[in-house]
Amino acid sequence: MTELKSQSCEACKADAPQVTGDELASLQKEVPEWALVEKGGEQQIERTFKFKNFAEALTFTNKVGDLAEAEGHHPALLTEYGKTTVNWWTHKIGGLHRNDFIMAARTDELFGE
Ligand SMILES: C[C@H](O)[C@H](O)[C@H]1CNC2=NC(N)=NC(=O)C2=N1
Repeated sequence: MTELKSQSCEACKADAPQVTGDELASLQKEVPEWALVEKGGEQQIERTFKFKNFAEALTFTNKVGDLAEAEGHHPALLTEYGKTTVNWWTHKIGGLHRNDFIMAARTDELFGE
């Protein structure tokens, strides 16, 4: 099994199943820093990255934005002084898809992990 961070998003259809059960647990283990949250009734994964100041947080935010544009899969991004919070989920299916875990792993790599 190749590592999540070396994978790219697959095309996701509106009728694609959400990740649940054993698959969800297994994917979560590959991105242990990410919390499983629910917003607006939809499951997401969330991580807050810490920085020295706002400028560094904004630079990271833009790197994640570039990654999202390259993959055609987009997060919610909250940029504040000294931190950026990233939420991944798949709007089309109203929950979590394997793509979101790939993007979380790719986000960790941008942070230098
Ligand atoms: C048309 C466009 O490719 C789609 O709307 C993409 C855009 N980015 C996306 N990002 C996320 N997170 N979920 C989606 O379902 C999604 N769909």
